[in-house]
Amino acid sequence: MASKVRFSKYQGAGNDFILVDNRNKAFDRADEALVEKLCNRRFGIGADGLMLLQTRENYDFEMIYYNADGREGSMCGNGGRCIVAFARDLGIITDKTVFLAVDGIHHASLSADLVNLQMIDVTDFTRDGEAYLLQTGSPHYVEFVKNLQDKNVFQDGYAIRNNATYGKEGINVNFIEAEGDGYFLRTFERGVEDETYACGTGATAAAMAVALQQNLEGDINIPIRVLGGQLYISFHKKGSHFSEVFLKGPAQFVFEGNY
Ligand SMILES: N[C@H](CCC[C@H](N)C(=O)O)C(=O)O
Repeated sequence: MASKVRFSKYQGAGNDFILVDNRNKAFDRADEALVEKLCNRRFGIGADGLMLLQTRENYDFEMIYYNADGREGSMCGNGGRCIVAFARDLGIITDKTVFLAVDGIHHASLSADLVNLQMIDVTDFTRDGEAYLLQTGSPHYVEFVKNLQDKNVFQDGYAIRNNATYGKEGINVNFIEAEGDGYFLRTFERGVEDETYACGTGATAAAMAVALQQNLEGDINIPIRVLGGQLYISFHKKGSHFSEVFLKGPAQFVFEGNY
């Protein structure tokens, strides 16, 4: 590596990310091997993913997201919330923003360490047996289960993510159970190939699956507890059309350094 990478580490409900201010384009966007090395928890900084913050005309910034395996591709909801906090800490924005990500335009607002991020509209879903399949910027499989606390999410998630239906493209596997006034969710993430402490696009898909399963209509708010904290999902539902979709939760700076 020619020069050092200046980075900041953030986490959103325990979904942790390396953030790089790449407005100077010093970080080579095509260097997947470097991304994988930085995300490695034994040989690198350690993270579920890495994001580059870049300039983009007509937007406050552009979010370039990579999974821990170095692959760029789909949207990350918690990453989106963390990059908004990073942009605020860099002085690019104050309490609201409009930025571009791989799945399109995102609006967000912040107060203290809570970020409320608008997610893409979802107009369709499919089923796989009892499970719901939703595309919330990333593809998600959502299954309602019992006794989630004791479930082997790695083993069961791995089997579904790698089965004949999903193997090549992969899918993120979510298991959800009702709990108190809300729900408890655990997610096996493709690209990390492990259970993570939280998944924002997964929580969004899971909240939509709840609304579909219970035939809810109109303005809906669903609190979802994940291993690393509490997320709140809200949207307007009309049939299978979800609009005004928001993912709210914490996004916090952890540390910064050079690698
Ligand atoms: N952790 C992310 C999801 C990343 C999506 C990624 N695992 C994929 O589908 O490739 C989130 O908060 O939404």
